[in-house]
Amino acid sequence: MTSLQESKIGFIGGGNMASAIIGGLTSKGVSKTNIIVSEPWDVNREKLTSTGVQTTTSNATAGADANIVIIAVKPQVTKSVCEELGASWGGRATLPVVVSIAAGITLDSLQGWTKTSDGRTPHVVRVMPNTPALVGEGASGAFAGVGVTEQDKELVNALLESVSKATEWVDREELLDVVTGLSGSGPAYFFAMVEHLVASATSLGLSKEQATRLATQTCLGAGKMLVESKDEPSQLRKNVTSPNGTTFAALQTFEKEGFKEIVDKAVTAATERAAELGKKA
Ligand SMILES: NC(=O)C1=CN([C@@H]2O[C@H](COP(=O)(O)OP(=O)(O)OC[C@H]3O[C@@H](n4cnc5c(N)ncnc54)[C@H](OP(=O)(O)O)[C@@H]3O)[C@@H](O)[C@H]2O)C=CC1
Ligand SMILES: O=C(O)[C@@H]1CCC=N1
Repeated sequence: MTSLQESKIGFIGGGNMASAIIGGLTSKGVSKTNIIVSEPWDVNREKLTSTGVQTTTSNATAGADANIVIIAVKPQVTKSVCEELGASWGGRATLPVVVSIAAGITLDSLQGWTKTSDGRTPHVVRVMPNTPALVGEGASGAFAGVGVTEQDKELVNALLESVSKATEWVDREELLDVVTGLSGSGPAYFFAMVEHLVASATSLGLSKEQATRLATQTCLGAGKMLVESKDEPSQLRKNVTSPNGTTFAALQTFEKEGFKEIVDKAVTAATERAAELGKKA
């Protein structure tokens, strides 16, 4: 079996998420010469070229010799790039493992679109990563399609483990939409929270710079405690909450204003949107 270090990795689309994964992979020692990215937009392509990976405007070229091909374009563009790749793989002896990170796009669609001109279907894995992959702190969900072997899964696991601290394989495809609503979109929820915290503290008199340093470190510190502590999040919350103290005042306000319901509605909206993107493609 080809190991991750020996693999040629082709990225189709070199935007935010591809750049985050590439940054994570190269910082873990994956050779830049083994990574090729196809990206039509000059600005993104030149940014990637300057990091030392190979770039091209041709999806067929990025997918030609790769053992792993990562589809990292918008859901709406996925069909056309998959069909282009499938057509280019007719006659290729061994097909690559295809990893799609496109939100919502189903395995059924991906397998149909990547069918080669000589009637073969590559092994396809759906993955939902997140942008903290860039700093080696990603969280990813994965679901394997028909025919995916243990060796394919090992290769995908090695890829994900080089950029993710949590990799969760789900046993029903629709659960990937929930993963999307939780950890795929999740970094943005925490960024929004920090934006709001900074705005509040600034309006109460702190400078924006001080508020930003305090809020971001609080986010990191709480995250580290969540990962490292044996306690449940609810216990960690209770440890901060002195009886009738300041935290209690804040949490009571959250509760009164429907914080739990807002979070539930937001995660449900993201999950439903993921499913909708799959149906529209
Ligand atoms: N951003 C995130 O946090 C996450 C995103 N995802 C998924 O990753 C995928 C990419 O998202 P994201 O990186 O945010 O999006 P971006 O728009 O940043 O990246 C997509 C890139 O693909 C390029 N592209 C467009 N058409 C083609 C084509 N025909 N062939 C090759 N490349 C093309 C785009 O170029 P141009 O700009 O010129 O159109 C763009 O640079 C999506 O499917 C999304 O659902 C999954 C998890 C998290
Ligand atoms: O917003 C989106 O649709 C993508 C999928 C998960 C994160 N970003």
